[in-house]
Amino acid sequence: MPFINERLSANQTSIDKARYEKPTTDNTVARQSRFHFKPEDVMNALRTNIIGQDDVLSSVEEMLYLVKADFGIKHRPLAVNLFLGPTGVGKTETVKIIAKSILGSTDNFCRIDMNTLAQEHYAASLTGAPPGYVGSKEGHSLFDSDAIKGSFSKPGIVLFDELEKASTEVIRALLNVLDTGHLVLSSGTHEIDFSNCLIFMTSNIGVKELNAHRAAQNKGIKKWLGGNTIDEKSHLKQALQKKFDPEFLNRIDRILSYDYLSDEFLDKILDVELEKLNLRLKAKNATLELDETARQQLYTYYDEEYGARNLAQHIRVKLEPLVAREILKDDQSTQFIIKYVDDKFSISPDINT
Ligand SMILES: Nc1ncnc2c1ncn2[C@@H]1O[C@H](COP(=O)(O)OP(=O)(O)OP(=O)(O)O)[C@@H](O)[C@H]1O
Repeated sequence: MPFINERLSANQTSIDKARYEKPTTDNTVARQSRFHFKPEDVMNALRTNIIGQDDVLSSVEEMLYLVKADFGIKHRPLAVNLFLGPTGVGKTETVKIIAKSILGSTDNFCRIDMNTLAQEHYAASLTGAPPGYVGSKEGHSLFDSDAIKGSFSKPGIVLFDELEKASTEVIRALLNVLDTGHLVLSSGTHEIDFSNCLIFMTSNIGVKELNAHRAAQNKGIKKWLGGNTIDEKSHLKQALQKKFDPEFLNRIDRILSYDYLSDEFLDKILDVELEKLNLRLKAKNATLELDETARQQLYTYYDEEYGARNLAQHIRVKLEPLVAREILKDDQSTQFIIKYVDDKFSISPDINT
């Protein structure tokens, strides 16, 4: 059917047209979404892999349904989200899982590190180096316009990391993106379209003070921020309001605070990490289990200040080398178990399976 084909191969202009074409009285047609992803599937993947962040995930779910329904304001990005909170609690992982569920790969999005963008020559490309001057073209290498633009049936995804590191000029340029859905690089020759894009931003703003507060609490020091308790989420929002103008913050649809991952979630997080490793081992026809001694030992490495990241790192550094040696041995074992005995991890074929 030429009509459908035309639409599928459409560029941004026709994306706009399709979003705002003449109303039809046929509800089945009018309410059919151009987006192919299913919010339920994305949420399944998120709820399986992101542990201990239920409130955040509920807001992400609302966003996904809104985007799927596709009646947003023309020329604005499809959604603008800011994720706040400590390191290693799932902010970036959430974006990766959304990218995997909607676009097929955890890498299918444009990631911009605000720290890098703060370097003068990159910032210049955004904020005003005149054409021909050093810096006027650098931004091209940072922005992946195809990943940002998406396609007729799939949104683009962009992640601005470490928002607090962005300069005032970069924030001004970003504000314009949130308003108009477009970014014209200062070379004047290159325009990036964000109007079909899910924008995510992350920030650790205010977290340093929270960590200090928690450390003080653990040591029984009660004099911090005037008392023993602190509403962590309000503290993060206050830190954000101190740093950024309301003009910028008011253009963000959702500001979501991630919680510290407390001990109660360790078991589930370990299962998620093990599942990821087993998925990679599948290609080698091998599976791995941990017995209770190994699990308990891994928990001792956990430090709330660094979130789940150090658990994942210990698996990589301490357990994966053991598995590597086993699968390189010339034997036919496919199932392995790791234990922690006499102050060290050891691996053996799992004879119980
Ligand atoms: N809530 C969680 N549930 C399950 N795994 C998690 C969770 N949070 C983090 N992880 C694990 O820790 C790793 C690091 O997390 P992530 O990259 O999301 O950190 P982050 O919150 O973005 O931190 P930063 O602010 O330092 O960028 C993830 O790849 C994942 O393996």
